[in-house]
Amino acid sequence: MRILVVGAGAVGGYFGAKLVRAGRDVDFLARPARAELLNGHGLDIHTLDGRTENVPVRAVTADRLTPDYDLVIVSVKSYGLDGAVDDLAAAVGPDTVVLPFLNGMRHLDVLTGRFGPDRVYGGVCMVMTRLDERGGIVEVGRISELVYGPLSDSPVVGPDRVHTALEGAGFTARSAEDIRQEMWDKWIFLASLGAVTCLMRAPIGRVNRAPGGAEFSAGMLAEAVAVATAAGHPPGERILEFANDVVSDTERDTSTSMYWDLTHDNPVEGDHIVGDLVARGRALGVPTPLFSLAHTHLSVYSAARG
Ligand SMILES: NC(=O)C1=CN([C@@H]2O[C@H](COP(=O)(O)OP(=O)(O)OC[C@H]3O[C@@H](n4cnc5c(N)ncnc54)[C@H](OP(=O)(O)O)[C@@H]3O)[C@@H](O)[C@H]2O)C=CC1
Ligand SMILES: CC(C)(CO)C(=O)C(=O)O
Repeated sequence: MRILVVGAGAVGGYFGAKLVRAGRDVDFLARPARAELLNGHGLDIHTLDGRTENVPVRAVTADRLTPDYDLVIVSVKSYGLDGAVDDLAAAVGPDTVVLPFLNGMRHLDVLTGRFGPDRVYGGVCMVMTRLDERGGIVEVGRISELVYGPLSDSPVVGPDRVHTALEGAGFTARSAEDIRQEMWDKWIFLASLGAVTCLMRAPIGRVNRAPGGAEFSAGMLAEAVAVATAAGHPPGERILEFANDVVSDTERDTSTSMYWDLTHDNPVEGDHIVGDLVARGRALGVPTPLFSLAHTHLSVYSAARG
């Protein structure tokens, strides 16, 4: 199976490098500066236990793409999605599966609108990685899991083939029965954790130790659960328990990639991860005052960056 990874950043670089090391046939779609670095130097992966692994990789630019990839993994930030979709379109043939691992949900509409529902899978990515200033990937947490599944009943390629392409590559790879539900499940905890930590500019433990912090975090999660439930995707008990544990934690310095970006003066995915939840809540008649506040905060930050 020929695999194209679109976006050799913290997520795409990390999982793409693992696939390369497992002997899969992988190209990375990169913009010219990144492509030059990747082809010349490879990808440096700095592991949690302090090792650096250099993985030789093959990068291509958009003008070199041909429509003969079996699987296109999309791992750009939401604000880069439209440009990435235009760039990757030349790689998509009649039997190509497009599999995104962005947080949130709205990117599914963009991708199915462009490539059709039978070609697009849904995906959930659980990992904690960051891009460093030299383009290396830094692992900052132990989890590494990809979950995926078709969005339509008649996908151009069945889930078994996609699973074969991704399994056994040094991370947990799981084919989901109902990928939309799994995406919502991740979204509610990720959006809550992201909104709380970004609004308070502190990791979750510090927020929850402050007066009123735990009530604030619980209120945020309750809003996300209410929107998911009204949208027809109520979280199951196991997910609720997990989300509660993460969002009510008082000990750990847990945060999200969006908090990392906010505190490192990078662009943030405020509209995609937080604003979209507010918009869906509004459309469904579910009030989300805490999420609205977080969205306004992220929007002010984004406007100030220009
Ligand atoms: N990091 C994490 O721990 C996690 C992130 N996520 C989600 O995964 C998604 C990706 O995040 P992350 O990997 O952190 O983001 P990064 O910013 O680290 O990586 C995105 C990469 O996409 C590249 N890119 C953007 N546009 C294009 C294009 N048109 N063609 C080729 N490459 C392009 C950028 O390259 P360039 O250098 O050219 O800008 C960059 O290398 C987000 O939705 C995020 O929320 C989910 C779970 C965990
Ligand atoms: C919460 C986490 C780390 C889970 O993968 C995540 O998705 C993010 O930080 O963006």
